[in-house]
Amino acid sequence: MTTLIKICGLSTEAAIDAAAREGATHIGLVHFEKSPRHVTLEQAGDLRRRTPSHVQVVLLLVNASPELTQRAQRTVRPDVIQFHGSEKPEWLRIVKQHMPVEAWKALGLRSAETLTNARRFDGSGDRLLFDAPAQALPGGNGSVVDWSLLVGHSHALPWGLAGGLSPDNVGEALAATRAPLVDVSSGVESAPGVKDMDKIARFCQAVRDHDQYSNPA
Ligand SMILES: O=C(O)c1ccccc1N[C@@H]1O[C@H](COP(=O)(O)O)[C@@H](O)[C@H]1O
Repeated sequence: MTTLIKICGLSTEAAIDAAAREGATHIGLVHFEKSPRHVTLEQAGDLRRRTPSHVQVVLLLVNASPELTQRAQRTVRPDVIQFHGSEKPEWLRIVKQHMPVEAWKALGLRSAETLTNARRFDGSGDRLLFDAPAQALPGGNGSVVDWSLLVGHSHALPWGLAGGLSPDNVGEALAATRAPLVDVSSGVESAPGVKDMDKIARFCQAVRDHDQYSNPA
C-alpha cells in the first residue's frame, strides 16, 4: 500500500497523461459551472476514456439534482463521485444503491466539531475528504486546512486530505496527519484551471518521498 494521490480539476488530455505518468492513483474531473476547472459531461466522458485503467476517475459534483447526477454517471462512468456541496448521508446512500460508484463526501474542516459531525456519514460514504471551509467556491480555493485538527484523530471511514496542498507543503502535511490519500488542484496549477505538468511531477515525487508506507520511520 502507498499513499493515494488524487490530482483534481483536469481538463486536457495532456494533464491526464501527466498525472497518470507521474503516479496519480486518482484523477478528478469537475462538473460545476462556476469553477474555472469545469468540464462538460461530454468532455468528462472523453477524458475518462483517455485515462488508463489503473487510474481511478473521480467526478466532482456540487449539490447536483438527481437527474443531473444520473446523467453524469451514465455519460462519464466514473469510479467515484465526489460530493462537494451540502449533500446529506441519505443522498449518498441512494446514489450507491442505484449506481456502481463509490461515494466520497468532502467536508470543510472548521473545528473538532466537524470531525464529530462527520460520523453521520458512517455507513453511507466510502471516503471523507477534509478540505478547507468553503469560500467563494465550495472548494478549489487553495486554502490550507488546519492540519492540527487531524493529528491523532481516529477515523471511522477511509479519508483523504485536501485543501491548499502543493509540492512544497505536502510532505509536512503527510508527516503531521498520516493521511492515506492527498488531493490537490490549485497547488499544481500555473493559473486557475491551468495545470502545470512540472508541479504535478513535483507533487507526486514529494508524496513518494514522504510515503509513510514505503518509508516507515
Ligand atoms: O476545483 C474546483 O474548482 C472545485 C470547485 C468546486 C468544489 C470543489 C473544487 N475543488 C476541490 O477542492 C479541493 C481542494 O482544492 P485545492 O487543492 O485547495 O485547490 C479538492 O478536492 C478539489 O478537487
